[in-house]
Amino acid sequence: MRQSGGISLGFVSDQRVRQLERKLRTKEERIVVLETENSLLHLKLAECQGLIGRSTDEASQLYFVSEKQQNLHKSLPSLVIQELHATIQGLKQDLKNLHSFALERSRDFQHQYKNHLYQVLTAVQKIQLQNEAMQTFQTKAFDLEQSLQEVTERYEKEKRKRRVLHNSLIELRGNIRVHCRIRPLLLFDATPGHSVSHNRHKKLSEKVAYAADDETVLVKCSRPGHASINKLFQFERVYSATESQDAVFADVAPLLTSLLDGYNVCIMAYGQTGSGKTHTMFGPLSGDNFIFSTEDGPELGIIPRATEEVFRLISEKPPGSLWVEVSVVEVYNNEIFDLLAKDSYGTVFGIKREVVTTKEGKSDVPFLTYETVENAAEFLQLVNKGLQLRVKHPTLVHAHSSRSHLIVTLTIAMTVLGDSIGTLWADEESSQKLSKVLSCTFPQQLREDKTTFSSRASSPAHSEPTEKPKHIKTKLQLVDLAGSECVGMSGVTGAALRETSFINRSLSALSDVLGAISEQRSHIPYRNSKLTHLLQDSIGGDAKLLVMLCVSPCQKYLAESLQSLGFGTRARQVQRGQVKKRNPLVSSKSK
Ligand SMILES: Nc1ncnc2c1ncn2[C@@H]1O[C@H](COP(=O)(O)OP(=O)(O)OP(=O)(O)O)[C@@H](O)[C@H]1O
Repeated sequence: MRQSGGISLGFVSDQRVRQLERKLRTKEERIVVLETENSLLHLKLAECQGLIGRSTDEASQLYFVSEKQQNLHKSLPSLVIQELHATIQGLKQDLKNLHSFALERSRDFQHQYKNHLYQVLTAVQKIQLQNEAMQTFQTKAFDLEQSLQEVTERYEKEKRKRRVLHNSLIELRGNIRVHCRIRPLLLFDATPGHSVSHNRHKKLSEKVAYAADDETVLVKCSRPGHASINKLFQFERVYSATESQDAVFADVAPLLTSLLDGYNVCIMAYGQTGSGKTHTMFGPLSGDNFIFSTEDGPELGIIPRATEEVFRLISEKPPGSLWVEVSVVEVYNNEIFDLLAKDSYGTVFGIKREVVTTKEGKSDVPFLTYETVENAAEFLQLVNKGLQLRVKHPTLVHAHSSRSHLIVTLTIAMTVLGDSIGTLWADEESSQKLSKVLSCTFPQQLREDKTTFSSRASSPAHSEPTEKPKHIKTKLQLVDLAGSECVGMSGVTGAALRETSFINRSLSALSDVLGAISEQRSHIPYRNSKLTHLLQDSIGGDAKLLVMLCVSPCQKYLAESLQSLGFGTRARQVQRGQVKKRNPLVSSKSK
């Protein structure tokens, strides 16, 4: 029993130990929790202590500031307060003024704003009106553009018709036209001759030739002991001494249109020494070599102006379809000299050439130098070279008398393939004319081996490789004839007398040719002189010839002037003869 009592006592005390141990662990855990809380509370306490310290600082600072303010308030004198008060009052007044000023400004602004608004509205209305007007104008402009297009088309049509009419008109007027230019009295007209009395000299310098009107020359012919008689000469156009180079060229220019239409054209100046032939054809010559300058502008004569015009007309054609060649020859003592021939050093010198008649009855100068030129300046440069070689001698009439006939030839050449003529010449008549020219134009002159021809021939797109290109040429011959003076007047002797004799013979051959054409003789004596032989293609047939008679106005040259006017009148007969005999059914062009 004692044993069982001992066992149960041990058991109870074990339980009690375990209970106590559990309690102990619980207490220990509680202690840890409390210690943690305790340390947190310590932290909070430290924080609160910091806050209290800072608050105490701030409170003492505030106290210090408040004390300072109280001291300041106490120390502020009442005078300052009054001043401040007055300033505040002043500021209040300023503010009031500012306010009323601002109100006034605002009213002004409103007023101006209204004005501007009104102006803007008016402007807008105007713009609206202008817009409406603009629209009307635009409609009108559109209508006008359309009308312009129609007019342009009509103009092109009329232009083509005009070309046809132009050539018909020139034909009706005659293929030979004569214009007469009376030059002004010049200083050398008043130079006394040998053994001439003062009175006689005065009489000799008197003006006797006048342009009575645009078509009439009046010459007062007086002989000692006889009453003076007035002689009248009629020409297609007469220029008075005051008429400009411009006016002269204006009547020449239409002929150049014919040139581009496939007609040969010749313009020649005829008249005695000093009557103004060179002046009319070239313009005033200057320098030791008597060349002319293109800078002379309004004073330029027919040759430079015609060249410019031809190149202008060419520029209207398809590019590359035409090209121009120049040759310059002089006929001196009935010999032909090539003034563009060059020696082996390239120096230009005159070389003698011959004129021949081809199988087709055309004139040709074998081996004559032709230079291809691209523009008027190049052309005129070559003409100037030729001029420098031209034979000149002083005569009693004037110091630089030309003793030879100078012939500048501008040849327009083209290579065409059959139907392509129509692309160059829009009107049928010109195309037909060219087709006709094709069949008979200067075959000898077509130097087919000449590089300029073969290299520059244009090849139209539609050309057949088998189609043989054909060469066409038309020529413009510009002729400054030598003076047609009487031997006694020019006062020449010896070699110069021989020259004068040759000049007069060739001029009379020219007159004979014109006479034979007017009488429609079967034989025209072209070959009686080198001059007429050379000009054969430009005188007669359907070629257009313009003779520019140059006349001195004074008594001294009366005989020569009458002789020139007589030549001109005979030349006009050619046309009259043709007109009379014209048969409307037979083409006047056929020779
Ligand atoms: N219409 C004109 N206005 C002003 N001067 C002119 C006129 N015509 C001719 N002259 C002047 O008269 C002079 C002689 O003219 P030009 O040399 O043209 O005569 P020409 O007929 O060619 O003579 P030639 O046959 O002897 O060569 C030149 O000094 C020229 O400038």
